[in-house]
Amino acid sequence: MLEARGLRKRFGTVAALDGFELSVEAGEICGLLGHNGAGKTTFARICAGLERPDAGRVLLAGTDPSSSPARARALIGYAPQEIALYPTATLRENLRFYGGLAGLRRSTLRSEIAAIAEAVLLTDALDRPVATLSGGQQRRAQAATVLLPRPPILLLDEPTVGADPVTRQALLALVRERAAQGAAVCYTTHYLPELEELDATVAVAQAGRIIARGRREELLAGLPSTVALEFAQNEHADEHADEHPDTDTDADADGGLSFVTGRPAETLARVLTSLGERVGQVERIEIREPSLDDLYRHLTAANQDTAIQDAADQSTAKEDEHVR
Ligand SMILES: Nc1ncnc2c1ncn2[C@@H]1O[C@H](COP(=O)(O)OP(=O)(O)OP(=O)(O)O)[C@@H](O)[C@H]1O
Repeated sequence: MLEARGLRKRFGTVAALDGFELSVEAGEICGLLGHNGAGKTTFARICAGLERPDAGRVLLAGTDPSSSPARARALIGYAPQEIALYPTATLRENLRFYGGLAGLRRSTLRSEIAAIAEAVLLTDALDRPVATLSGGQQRRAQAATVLLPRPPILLLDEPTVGADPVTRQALLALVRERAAQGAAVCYTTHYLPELEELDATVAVAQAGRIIARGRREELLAGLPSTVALEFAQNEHADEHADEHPDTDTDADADGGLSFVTGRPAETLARVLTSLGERVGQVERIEIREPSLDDLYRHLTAANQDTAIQDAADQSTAKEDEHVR
């Protein structure tokens, strides 16, 4: 439904996109992760027809937004980070305006506006000027304008920033519902637990390209677990860490001792055996499965060297350009 192939985009000497590839199927929620500056917004803006790529192309259900912007606009709902609503108009007026632009019929507009306002918990705010809504309410209002016409492709850039837990849940439920109805959703977030709640697949962007893509469980499968012990006294943790110099061990300042291991059951058995009678010094034992946070840290650290090399190459290219 949404397909990006070989996208490249430069701003001066900065390569915002550098061979960016991503496909999102109908009914799929793809969580797009990446450090600040990884190229996520540039990708979204190209999909929404707000930027043109220097190379490569995007297809939205077969339509290229660079060559058919009007057709592409009808296929995509893009909620950027910055609020794009009329501040002096009421939320209802904003929804009417955006619904009308998207071609919603007057007969259905009224009921659709009521339904979307209820879904984002803003029914009571419908007749207030948008400028009087809180920051979190404005973000939800913006999401409502994008979701109102039910576009088959949704690009949502951190829509839950500033939302309290209840409204966050309401927004996530709405996104899940739209995907269940067949929308392809690309969902940018820095808050990884949301991707579990959305049952999203994952794409990790770094330095203008996708460095990992797949289902969460596939991506997590290759990562080690952590066997974590909590000792009542620091020195016991340190002493025990010294007994395992060959393992990936970390003792913290609060009596915590962790072992990063691909075989957690074996590691735990070995640690308990070596503790022997001193096991009474341990207050808590836990085996932690790898999380999306671990995956993200692992991938971005592994690609750090490449990114540093790329930055060095860009800087050399800039110097060469200068010399010429
Ligand atoms: N209009 C522009 N002019 C100059 N540089 C730009 C422009 N737009 C983006 N960039 C640069 O391109 C790179 C990618 O930016 P982009 O906004 O796509 O990243 P991002 O992944 O969305 O970051 P964030 O998580 O902070 O939103 C950054 O180095 C940014 O400074």
